[in-house]
Amino acid sequence: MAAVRADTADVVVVGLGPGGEEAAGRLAEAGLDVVAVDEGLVGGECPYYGCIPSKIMVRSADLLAEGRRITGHAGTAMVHPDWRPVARTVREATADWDDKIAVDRLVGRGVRFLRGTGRLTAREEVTVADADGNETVVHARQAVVLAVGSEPAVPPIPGLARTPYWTSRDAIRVDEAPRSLLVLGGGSIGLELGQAFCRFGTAVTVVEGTQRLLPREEPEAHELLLKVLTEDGIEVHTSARVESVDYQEGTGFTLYGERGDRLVAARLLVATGRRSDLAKLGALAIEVDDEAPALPVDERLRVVPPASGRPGIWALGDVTGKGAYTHMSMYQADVVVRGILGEGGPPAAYHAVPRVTFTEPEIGAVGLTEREARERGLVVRTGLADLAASARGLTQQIGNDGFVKLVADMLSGVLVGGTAAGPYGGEVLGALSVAVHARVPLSVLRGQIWAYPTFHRAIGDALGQIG
Ligand SMILES: Cc1cc2nc3c(=O)[nH]c(=O)nc-3n(C[C@H](O)[C@H](O)[C@H](O)COP(=O)(O)OP(=O)(O)OC[C@H]3O[C@@H](n4cnc5c(N)ncnc54)[C@H](O)[C@@H]3O)c2cc1C
Ligand SMILES: NC(=O)c1ccc[n+]([C@@H]2O[C@H](COP(=O)([O-])OP(=O)(O)OC[C@H]3O[C@@H](n4cnc5c(N)ncnc54)[C@H](O)[C@@H]3O)[C@@H](O)[C@H]2O)c1
Repeated sequence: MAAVRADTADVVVVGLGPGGEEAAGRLAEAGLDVVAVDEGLVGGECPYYGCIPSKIMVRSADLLAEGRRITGHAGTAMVHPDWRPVARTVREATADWDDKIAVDRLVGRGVRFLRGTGRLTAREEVTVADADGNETVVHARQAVVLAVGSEPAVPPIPGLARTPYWTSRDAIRVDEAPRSLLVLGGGSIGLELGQAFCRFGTAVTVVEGTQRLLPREEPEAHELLLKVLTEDGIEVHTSARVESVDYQEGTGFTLYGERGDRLVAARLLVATGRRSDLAKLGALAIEVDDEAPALPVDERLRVVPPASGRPGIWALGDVTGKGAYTHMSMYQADVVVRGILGEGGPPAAYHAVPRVTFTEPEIGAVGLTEREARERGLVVRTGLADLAASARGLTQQIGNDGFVKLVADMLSGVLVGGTAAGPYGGEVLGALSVAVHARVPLSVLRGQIWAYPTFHRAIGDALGQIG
């Protein structure tokens, strides 16, 4: 028979992705009694199904692409793709999807770990149900931290739910690259995984609902990716509306478009965004709409501030809706820990959120796009520099497509956004992130010496256009 147990802790952390694990560990190291709960793998999406395995796949695929570039530029090379080493490296990096090391690390920091699903049953109470139906009702004396992350969001397209479609979690675990793959959604997941499989010989078709790939980024990023991905052999459909989906043994998946058009492939990857399940978390217990896309938080990441001896409720990571990135979850964890420990320090600020899509070319961006800056009524000037035409582009010879785009607010005289797209775009982004984060005056940036011949030197060229 299932049992019910009562427990008390200073802090209860629900969800142990990158930020939840970090917050639980630091709070325990600071001397608090911390109970931390996860129903899945400690470490969350990033190490087991997200950043790490997907970037292993991307790196292997990029090696193939580089190998194919040898002929004509440095001799001759025959490249024979083989997915088996990729699957092996992913399995090693995830310890075959086993979190023993992560649990030991957490417990070693002084955290009490409970495996189970946590649900708010009152403001200061989290009820944890394990796989056998046993419940532990944990009363929080000081704080509850909600860090439940997100899961793949699957659109309600007729027929789709009945098919054996993949989400990113399935695609990460494959033992061989599929013969052909339809990718629904031209965002980061769809493009990173789509390009990786393509380079291993999969016939890939990307189907994006809006007019552009990576629709939240600069339109120039779409133009660049469309060119490069098409050259890679990927078929890209934008402004595509899928009316229904069918799956037949043998034929595979068929997507039916609104104009009677059909796309067929052996596999279908649904990469149409992510959602957080606030109903499962019991958000109504803290009077939050459980159909909302994210938990509402203030600048200290509080959903409910502590008041008159009652604990506060904090949130961090994907569930806050501020940007579904591991670095965001870790950044917010720091703000939450300082808040709970009463250490003060700066509140969360989002004017310089960096993000990188690890396609080749990498699309690194920070802060506002040109359109977002204009919508905010800023006095916008932009600069755009082409990488292929630069000295480094010349020496690179091949695989040199890319650009740097800067977005400046001429009233405050600082950069409010920037995109570094191209080889090592995510690394070039570092310089732009510092400039946007620290609000470095344009006059100071213009006086900077940019090393020759680097890709980041294009930042100086783009600055020159802003005037
Ligand atoms: C394919 C892919 C590639 C990605 N690549 C990158 C990248 O390159 N760079 C980057 O910055 N980001 C990347 N991301 C995003 C990144 O993985 C997430 O933003 C990050 O993991 C979010 O961290 P989190 O702390 O919010 O929680 P998550 O990592 O989502 O973890 C949440 C945890 O909470 C647990 N949980 C959920 N509900 C409950 C509950 N009710 N009770 C108990 N436990 C619960 C889950 O089991 C999970 O362990 C990628 C994501 C995917 C899917
Ligand atoms: N490198 C990284 O940092 C990285 C990599 C992968 C994922 N992530 C994180 O994970 C999140 C989720 O990734 P994602 O790619 O699933 O989401 P996304 O929101 O980035 O992209 C989803 C895409 O699917 C499209 N779409 C939605 N519904 C559709 C439909 N019915 N038909 C066709 N297209 C449709 C959207 O217009 C969008 O372009 C990202 O937003 C990002 O925060 C980060």
